[in-house]
Amino acid sequence: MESFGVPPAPVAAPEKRKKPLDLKDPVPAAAAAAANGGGATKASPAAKWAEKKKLVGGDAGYVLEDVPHLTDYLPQLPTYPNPLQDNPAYSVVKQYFVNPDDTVTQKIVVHKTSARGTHFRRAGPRQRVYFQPDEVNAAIVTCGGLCPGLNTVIRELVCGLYDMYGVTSVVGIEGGYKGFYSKNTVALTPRSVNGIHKRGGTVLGTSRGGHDTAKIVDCLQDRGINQVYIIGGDGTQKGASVIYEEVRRRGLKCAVVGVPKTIDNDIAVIDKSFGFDTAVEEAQRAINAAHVEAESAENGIGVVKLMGRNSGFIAMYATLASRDVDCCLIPESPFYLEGKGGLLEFVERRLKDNGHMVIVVAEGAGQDLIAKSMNSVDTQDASGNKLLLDVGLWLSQKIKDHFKKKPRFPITLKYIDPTYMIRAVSSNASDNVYCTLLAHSALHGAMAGYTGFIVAPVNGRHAYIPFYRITEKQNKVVITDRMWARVLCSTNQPCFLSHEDVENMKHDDDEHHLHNTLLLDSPENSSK
Ligand SMILES: Nc1ncnc2c1ncn2[C@@H]1O[C@H](COP(=O)(O)OP(=O)(O)O)[C@@H](O)[C@H]1O
Ligand SMILES: O=P(O)(O)OC[C@H]1O[C@](O)(COP(=O)(O)O)[C@@H](O)[C@@H]1O
Ligand SMILES: [Mg+2]
Repeated sequence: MESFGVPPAPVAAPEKRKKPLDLKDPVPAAAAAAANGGGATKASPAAKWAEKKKLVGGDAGYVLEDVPHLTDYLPQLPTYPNPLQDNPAYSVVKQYFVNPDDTVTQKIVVHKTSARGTHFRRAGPRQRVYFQPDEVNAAIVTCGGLCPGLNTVIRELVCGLYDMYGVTSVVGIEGGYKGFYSKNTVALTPRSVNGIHKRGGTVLGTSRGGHDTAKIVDCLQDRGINQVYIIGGDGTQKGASVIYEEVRRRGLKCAVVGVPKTIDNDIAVIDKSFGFDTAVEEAQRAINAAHVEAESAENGIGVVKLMGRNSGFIAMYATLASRDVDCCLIPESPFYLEGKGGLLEFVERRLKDNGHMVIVVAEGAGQDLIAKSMNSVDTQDASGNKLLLDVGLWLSQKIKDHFKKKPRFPITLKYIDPTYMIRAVSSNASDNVYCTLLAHSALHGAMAGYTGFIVAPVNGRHAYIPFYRITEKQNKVVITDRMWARVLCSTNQPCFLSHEDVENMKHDDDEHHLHNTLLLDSPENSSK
């Protein structure tokens, strides 16, 4: 493996390779710290964090939150013309390469007086690359839970590297992070991956736990891997971030690239994660079944539990798409069962009015209520994620118990748990296209020497986003936004909040908004 043994340069060093035409100098760390919450001292985590940022300021509050480049710590790296310019498929493309100054804005709704705010580097092929085709040894790994589209991303990374850049050495790491140090690699060629996009799961296998940074980077070094594509969710990208730090500390020429995966759509900043659309579509089948069962019985109730550990996006979108749902419960919106305005009162009323009803519940909803009533012990999976109690079963039992006390009000309740069925399927057409673009954006970035980033669309344009931006917080449904109001409108369910709760939430959101404004972020991305 090529290692120049160059000691790491200060992270906030200005980009030596080229200077964007119309951008001012990097924002000093102190200013970044102020933007990061105001008044942070040097020793605070916010200041440390700010020092790591590669910020470039411009006019009218423009900030580019740039991603690292191999030349930040290996300044002497040679560059080469991009082989894409000789690719017949691209010969009719008007503009082959992305303009080096192109950036993607995070804030899309603006006013006359708005600051221009945070921007990310636009993804896409660059005029110069930092790898020769025969020099590349790429590795691909999938980590965390399954998600429709994993195989498509793998396929398109392999085919893109071969077909667009003439790379001929791509390996797969089997079984997630632990596969780096406990298994042999598997060779991936366009032939071996042809057709895998039609299958659910991941041909490479996946796992939770087992992240050992030193062992993983030893493996990269020993095997001479100089591009690593890490496909996974928030946990995986936290792991990818520390792999990048270690690669950089060791001065290795190895691009570390994250492709965000999460069926829960809980990754911040990005428009949407791949596989989410497929999961929502698949969830419709369960909701339809629940509706048919409920409609066909006297006081029929269908309860459907959908994935969503901390974020209720699948439940929210599946509810809006279906229109057959009478009540949608998500982790972000607390609810209660008994008494006036409670869920049981609502169920009774809806049954009296309509004769049947469908409840969609995200798996992370109501966990505090269940814990209170069950004396549960906190347990975690191998990655440290909290193991949830089964809200679907608990809720079904609570409803049954309630109506048992009312013999003149017989109900029929069917509980449907399609949990793994919505994520074990292959990706639908639009997710397949999305996965292809993600893979291409990822490999263009690596070939161009960028590292320490994830790739994803922001307001419809693919961008390179530094790891810290997506690992610092999760994307959640904001229940004070209009999207959740649309759900409440479509179901006519109670919002379960007192006037005081609503005021407090609005206040919290104002503070959140203020914080984001200081960060030059836009809160409107939070509940996409
Ligand atoms: N904070 C962390 N630092 C390093 N590795 C992590 C961290 N959190 C999770 N991981 C690793 O990332 C992988 C996937 O994490 P997990 O939370 O299971 O799924 P996901 O990436 O889908 O969120 C696991 O192998 C786990 O060990
Ligand atoms: O049973 P598993 O494999 O741990 O997966 C269950 C969890 O995976 C998820 O689908 C998503 O988790 P990740 O995105 O972290 O992989 C959760 O909604 C769900 O709780
Ligand atoms: Mg996760």
